[in-house]
Amino acid sequence: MAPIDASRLRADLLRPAGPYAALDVVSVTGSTNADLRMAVTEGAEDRTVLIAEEQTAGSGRRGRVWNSPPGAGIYCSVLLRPRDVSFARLGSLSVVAGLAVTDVASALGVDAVLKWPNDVLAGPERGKCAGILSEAASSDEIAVVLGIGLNVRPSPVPVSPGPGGLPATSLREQGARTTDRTQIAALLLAALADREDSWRQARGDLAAAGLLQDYRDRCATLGQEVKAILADGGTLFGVAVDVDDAGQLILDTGGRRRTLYAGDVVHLRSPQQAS
Ligand SMILES: O=C(O)CCCC[C@@H]1SC[C@@H]2NC(=O)N[C@@H]21
Repeated sequence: MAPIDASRLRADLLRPAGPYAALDVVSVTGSTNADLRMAVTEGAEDRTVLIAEEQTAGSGRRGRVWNSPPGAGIYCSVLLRPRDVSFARLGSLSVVAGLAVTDVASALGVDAVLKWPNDVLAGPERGKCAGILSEAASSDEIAVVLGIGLNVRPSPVPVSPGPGGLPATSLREQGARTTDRTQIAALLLAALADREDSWRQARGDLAAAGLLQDYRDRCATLGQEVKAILADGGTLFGVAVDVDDAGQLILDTGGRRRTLYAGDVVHLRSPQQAS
């Protein structure tokens, strides 16, 4: 399979015509997120992109490992330094990235939905086809590394299922129009820049940015009875009733509303199925 073509991506996506300040493709690294977090201390610019052909220590949410074999996916991180957005609003960036990934899936003819906050599921079995890891990169200024792992081809090694037994899938298995990773990376970075620009102009408010309704429309968690695994390891059962303009999930836990800022959800069933 052809490697990701950095010069083609740079020609399309770098300033002055494109949205990004810098873009590199490396053949192998531990984790592109870790590399960009480190780059922040060296003064890396807003909208710096790092893509790897392979990661040897790809990290997922909640300390999980992100399987990153050579050539099977797009392992990509973007450093964002949105000066006018407050710390409190940064959580919604991962929702923005989730939307961008579903934009790409749809452009490739793959029907994808989101599991709150940002797992991208595709196919009749709703397998996980992409995951997003958003990490603060500085304690004293606004800097976030947004990492996206997108499965393009099936992994040559077995992948452990996600929370709730979620199987892995890939764009190829779901009939994507192309598996050319340069083309897919270009679509992904363009969609992300577009969505993130609206988010930034609205200072991180998803509703004001016109992103909240798109998210609600694509979020398969809404209306489901779920088990939520909280950031502290606790669990909560309820019906997912909405997502707010900061990307938080609103759960109805039997008459009482709880707002979840972070965590994992396992879809149990929809209330209609229960009756
Ligand atoms: O669903 C998850 O758990 C999030 C997975 C995020 C994986 C991506 S791959 C590129 C970037 N570098 C990493 O080490 N992780 C993210």
